[in-house]
Amino acid sequence: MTHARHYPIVPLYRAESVRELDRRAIEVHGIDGYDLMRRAGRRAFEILRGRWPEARAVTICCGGGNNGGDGYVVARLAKEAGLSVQLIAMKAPDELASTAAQAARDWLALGGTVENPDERLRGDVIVDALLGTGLDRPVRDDYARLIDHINDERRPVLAVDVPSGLNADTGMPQGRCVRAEATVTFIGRKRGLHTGQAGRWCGAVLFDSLETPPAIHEGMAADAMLLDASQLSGWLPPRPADTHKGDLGRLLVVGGNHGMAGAPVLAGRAALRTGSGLVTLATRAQNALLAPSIQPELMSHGVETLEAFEPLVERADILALGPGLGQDDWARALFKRAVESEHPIVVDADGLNLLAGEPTRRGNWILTPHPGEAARLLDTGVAEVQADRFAAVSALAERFEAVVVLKGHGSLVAGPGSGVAVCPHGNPAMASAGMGDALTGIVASLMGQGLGPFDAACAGVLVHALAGDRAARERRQVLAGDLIEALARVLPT
Ligand SMILES: NC(=O)C1=CN([C@@H]2O[C@H](COP(=O)(O)OP(=O)(O)OC[C@H]3O[C@@H](n4cnc5c(N)ncnc54)[C@H](O)[C@@H]3O)[C@@H](O)[C@H]2O)[C@@H](O)CC1
Ligand SMILES: [K+]
Repeated sequence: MTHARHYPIVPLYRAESVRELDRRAIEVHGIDGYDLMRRAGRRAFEILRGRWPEARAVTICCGGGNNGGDGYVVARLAKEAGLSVQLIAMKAPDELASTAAQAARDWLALGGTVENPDERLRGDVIVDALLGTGLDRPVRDDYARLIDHINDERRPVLAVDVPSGLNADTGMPQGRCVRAEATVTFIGRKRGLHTGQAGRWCGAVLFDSLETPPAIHEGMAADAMLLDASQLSGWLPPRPADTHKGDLGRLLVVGGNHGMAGAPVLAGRAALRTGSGLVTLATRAQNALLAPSIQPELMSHGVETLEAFEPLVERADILALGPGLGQDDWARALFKRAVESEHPIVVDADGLNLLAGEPTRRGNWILTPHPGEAARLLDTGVAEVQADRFAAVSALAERFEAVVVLKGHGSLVAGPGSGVAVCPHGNPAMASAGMGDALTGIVASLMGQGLGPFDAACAGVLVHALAGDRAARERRQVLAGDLIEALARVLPT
């Protein structure tokens, strides 16, 4: 990956790449395949015991491949530990292939039995070992019936490697998907477990390398990387003692059409709290008094004409374009002038809608669409965007020569030709108005403080999500203002 040089990378892979990691562990480093499977089963069993210590009976659903093999190992360990074990098998043990067949033989040798998928599920906890990284088509009907059955039980489910039916590359179910409370994934982190719908199906995602040597990752191109709070101090180093407010980027927030006065104020406040020294709003004349009355540190100008706008653009170092901008002639004129400037720009909200109407390649800018805006920018539907968010964010980056933040659960960041960064933080309490405005202000502030567009977008998304998580500890619903207050607690001092 380019760009990711200041911090340790947590790589995310496609299923195909993880299969290559498995192969290296086995063929290059001489780890026996069944040994690896036993490690996987043992780890899954340890997690089951740790998470549901009171469970006395477990149901283990085993598919016809090696994911099922992991399930047979869990079954053996559970039986040895004195639990009552029900094992449901999609394929007869004597029809299984090599490694899984071995695991099944060890289960049978212990006196274990195998039941059909139409049996009633009796466990207090269900282990889903039906399908893993080998899923390569929509879930077959017989598997789908069992998956429905598992989900209908509403008992806790531990998914082995991947919730069965989830496409490990995209995070979308292939027809059906097991809804797990926790997923333990092995050897390499799969990128599809971290974005879009994945959270709904995976529950908590735990990772275990199964003690494979780090060398298996050498020279493997990661398909994406996970953002981590430990990266923040690398992006936001301590300030020199002689820092002047003008060194932190003069930010101009452009927006706030009739009826949308608050949006640029939120962006401006978020930018101040993220460390901008000078933030000015260019807004409708009748809204110009609002910002300083809420946040006196903000400057605000009514700009009804381009003549009034021009000097503000000239004095700025960076622009945040779009919060509450609207799409009328006034908005269009400001948008056009801003995009023609030389400054770095963050474009959000109606700025993106205007851009969709007049696609422009520019460079030195960041676009922050939610899936609906992304769909308009790509001339497609929201479902298509969400079906493969990784592909969508990269396509946007190419089309607009931009760094793009695709918002939503597991926000993604990509630049032209770069890998994709995935944000594992954030929460549903953040589904509220103004959140995008806060993100715009944060990201613009970071660009103003000297971060390049990709780093600013990654750091901004991370800071925004961490602040949202912090604010959600005390509330069911997080308002943008709550998140902005929480910024002080997540930013490195
Ligand atoms: N030695 C290894 O490579 C290791 C593999 N491990 C486990 O093995 C899994 C991968 O095993 P496999 O490659 O055998 O693949 P899976 O076990 O994930 O699935 C393959 C099986 O499912 C069938 N299948 C694929 N798509 C289907 C669909 N849509 N509907 C119904 N059936 C479908 C295939 O025909 C095949 O029988 C990993 O996810 C992991 O759980 C772990 O045991 C660690 C070691
Ligand atoms: K599974």
